[in-house]
Amino acid sequence: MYTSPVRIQEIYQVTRILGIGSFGTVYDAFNMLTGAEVAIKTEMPPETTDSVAVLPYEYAIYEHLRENQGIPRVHWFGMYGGAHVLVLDKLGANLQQVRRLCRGQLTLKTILMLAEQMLTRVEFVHSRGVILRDIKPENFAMGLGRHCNVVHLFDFGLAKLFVDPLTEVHIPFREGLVGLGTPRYTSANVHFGREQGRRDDIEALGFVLLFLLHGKLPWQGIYAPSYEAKLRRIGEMKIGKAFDELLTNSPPEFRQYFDHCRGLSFDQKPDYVLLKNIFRERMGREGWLYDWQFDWLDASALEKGTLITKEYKIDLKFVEQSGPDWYLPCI
Ligand SMILES: Nc1ncnc2c1ncn2[C@@H]1O[C@H](COP(=O)(O)OP(=O)(O)OP(=O)(O)O)[C@@H](O)[C@H]1O
Repeated sequence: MYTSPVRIQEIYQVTRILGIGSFGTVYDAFNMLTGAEVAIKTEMPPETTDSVAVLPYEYAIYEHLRENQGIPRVHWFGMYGGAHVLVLDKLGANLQQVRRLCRGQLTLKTILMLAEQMLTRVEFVHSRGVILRDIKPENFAMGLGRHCNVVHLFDFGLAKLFVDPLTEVHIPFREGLVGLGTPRYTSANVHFGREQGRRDDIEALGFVLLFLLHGKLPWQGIYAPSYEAKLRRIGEMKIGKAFDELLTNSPPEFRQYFDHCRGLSFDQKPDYVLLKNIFRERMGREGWLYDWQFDWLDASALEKGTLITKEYKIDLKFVEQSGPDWYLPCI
């Protein structure tokens, strides 16, 4: 069924759906006064659904993390048409999409450049007393326009304060918890019901980088009789032979990276500089520069043929409706 585009707060003109998340719909829109492109995340209030409202919480996290490069800015938050609405900077393709665009193959140089920026983002979020608990390629996206070389971190629906802002005391270690996050990338601790800390975000980031490098992780597509059994099995693989083989088949820097993650105690701060230096040294040895020329920005890579994901396909219906001379400059 066709639903006509709507306007929010009379200023934001919605143009299409960008994505449907677990808590609501995200729309593509622009500010009619400034032309600024925005993404509008909506969520119905809890009285109309069974779930607890997450968007006001996510908004609070965005405010807590505001004014930092690589975190989308909030343009507006409030209620509109009975729904919670969060208006954010619009981002470009996420890392899962750019990976597909490059036919699933990213060079080590691109992975190392991504690692630098991704570690910086996670370090910043941690410096504000927040852990993410949902590190995955879909939650990192490239910026648009002059920010197209900047990796952004977004979607803070599962983020949590790990220190009390008043007392600065770290949350206590607990066990027997239901694991949160995406099982493909979460740290092994999550599979064994352990409370997450900074070390678990860092470990998950390591799995994301290995996924981007290899295009697959060993625990993808395994069989287990139940969901719980599968989670346990993946956890065992993440600390067992499968993990060791994964590191053996990866650049040696990843073993150093995981040695650091796995050596951290629950409330210990990761050594972000040490982690970045592991990757920087490899860049240096290879003679590669941090020029932010990622694989998908390199025109020669396009010769291999790209796989544009559906979000980037133009609906021909609109092009045809525009008439044959829609692209001609006005004379
Ligand atoms: N600022 C943004 N710019 C561009 N696209 C966005 C933006 N925010 C969200 N999206 C798109 O909307 C989708 C869903 O958004 P988001 O991940 O924030 O919602 P969610 O309900 O938390 O989803 P999930 O359950 O997948 O984690 C994303 O995959 C992305 O494609």
